[in-house]
Amino acid sequence: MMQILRTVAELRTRVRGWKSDGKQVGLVPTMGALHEGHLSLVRSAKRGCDRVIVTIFVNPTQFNSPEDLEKYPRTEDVDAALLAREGVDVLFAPSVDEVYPAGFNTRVTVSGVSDALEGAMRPGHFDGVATVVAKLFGMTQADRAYFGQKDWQQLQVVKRFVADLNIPVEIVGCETVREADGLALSSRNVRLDALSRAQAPALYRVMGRAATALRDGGDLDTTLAQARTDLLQAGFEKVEYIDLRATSTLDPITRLDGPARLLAAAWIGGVRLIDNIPV
Ligand SMILES: Nc1ncnc2c1ncn2[C@@H]1O[C@H](COP(=O)(O)OP(=O)(O)OP(=O)(O)O)[C@@H](O)[C@H]1O
Ligand SMILES: CC(C)(CO)[C@@H](O)C(=O)[O-]
Ligand code: BAL
Repeated sequence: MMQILRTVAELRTRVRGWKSDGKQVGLVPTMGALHEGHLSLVRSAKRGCDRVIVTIFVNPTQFNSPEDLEKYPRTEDVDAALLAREGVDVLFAPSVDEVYPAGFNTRVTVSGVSDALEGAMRPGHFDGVATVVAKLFGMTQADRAYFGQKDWQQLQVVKRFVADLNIPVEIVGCETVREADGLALSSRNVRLDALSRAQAPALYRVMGRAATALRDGGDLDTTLAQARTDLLQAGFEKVEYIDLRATSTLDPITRLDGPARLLAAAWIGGVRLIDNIPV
């Protein structure tokens, strides 16, 4: 039976029991509004660990737009039913006050890998993510934590501070789950109207085309400029970035001479979508 816990004290008691029995604990951090992408992380955690904790916490400190925070979908009852069916042991869904009690005054800032792309477009976002994820590691004492590659930069930020702070948790990055037409599953997809939903798969398609062109020796600037044009023609209103970066550090690269990642963020129908693929 899955337990729903709201306080750190309850969670600690539960985890202490597991640890004294030598159980390996897996953590899947989420903001809820669960879809098959999240459930794929849960299934990986179930395969890799004896006990699985899923957290649902819409973390206010990582939202740089109050409107985005307010509109973020919240579907806890449905989420809880899905997680129970997957055999999750604990759903931890704390309040904002439980996570950030009076007097809370610490921030985890990861330099370098946080600076560009999402970090540049959403100031403060990765401080919020790194701080809350570090707290979730402390709260759950997880042995392994599962993150989606859809949020590639977030995955690299988490790996960086875990290494830098010697946090004893293994970070597992899981493949991006996509709709049949290529659109990466995301909680924000529910905000797409019918036309935008039909046009949105162009993001993945255009990125795939750009990756092929780069692999074939195409000029970087020309290829990225073409991809921007293609996205605007496909119905996107705005391309915030489409860029080729070093896989782990996300440092800029000027020519393709090893593994790299193509990452993009673009707006369609008033919804901001992100995606990334290996090159
Ligand atoms: N399509 C997907 N495939 C694999 N993992 C995913 C996918 N979408 C989200 N995740 C992962 O699920 C975890 C929780 O993400 P989150 O709750 O923010 O969902 P989301 O769908 O990314 O929502 P949004 O992008 O709208 O904030 C993150 O590690 C994220 O990378
Ligand atoms: C990792 C996370 C749960 C931290 O709030 C969030 O950034 C997310 O859902 O990807
Ligand atoms: N999925 C990353 C969390 C966010 O967009 O705030």
